[in-house]
Amino acid sequence: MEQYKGAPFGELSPHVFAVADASYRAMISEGRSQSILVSGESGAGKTETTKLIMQYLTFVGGRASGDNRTVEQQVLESNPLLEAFGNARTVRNDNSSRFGKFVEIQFDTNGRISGAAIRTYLLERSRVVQITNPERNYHCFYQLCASGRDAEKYKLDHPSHFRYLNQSKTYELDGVSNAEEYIRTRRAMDIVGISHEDQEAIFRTLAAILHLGNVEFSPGKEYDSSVLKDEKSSFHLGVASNLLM
Ligand SMILES: Nc1ncnc2c1ncn2[C@@H]1O[C@H](COP(=O)(O)OP(=O)(O)OP(=O)(O)O)[C@@H](O)[C@H]1O
Repeated sequence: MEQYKGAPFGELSPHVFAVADASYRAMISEGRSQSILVSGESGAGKTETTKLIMQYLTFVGGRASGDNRTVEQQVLESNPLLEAFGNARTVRNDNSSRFGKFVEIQFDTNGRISGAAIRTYLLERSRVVQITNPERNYHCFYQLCASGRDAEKYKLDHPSHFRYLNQSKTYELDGVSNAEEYIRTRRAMDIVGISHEDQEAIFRTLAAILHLGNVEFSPGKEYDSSVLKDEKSSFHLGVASNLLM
């Protein structure tokens, strides 16, 4: 990053840092907002490229280490958080973003980061209830199932016991520990300022979704009526209703 800082565009080998640096310089010299559009097919590298751009901008626009770097940390930690809830394994990419995002980083007149905002678009919601082998549901579900005491608290266990996860037999990702990723997601939530109470509410809702997925119905005695299929279904419905209360 140091190498690309202030280097004339085109002088060094092509790199996303050069694009980020050029737009940062243009913002400073012209005093106008700049946009970088990252596009490409699935697996092309948009997510990783965006992270590199954000790293570069927090490098050139961040405060000296030792100062309060909260905003920069929040900008960088927003990535693992969004990925936990919006990324999933697909046939093309183990960490495919299933939503679009607009990241805005604001700078003060000295070129220092003063704030940030992220807007997300069009999450692929159908994935929550339907997946096909070898794809996966959103990472957050597998992370929660591997969370040890938290999983026990929400009456969760291995993903193979939940309909919304066992439609595909892929539960693990190469080189990724679901348990460690859960800790990383919780840390990111702390850093971006989500209270523990809200975090608890979010994970309770995720657990309730998994339990609801295991509720099955069968035809009742009355015309057009239905009843819970078995004990297992009434257990999961009971747990889901408790979690959502
Ligand atoms: N700069 C890079 N260096 C090394 N590997 C990379 C780089 N960019 C992408 N990759 C590899 O390609 C994979 C897919 O990249 P990424 O998730 O960024 O794609 P994407 O375009 O965002 O895909 P999608 O549209 O599915 O979200 C990454 O998991 C990583 O393995």
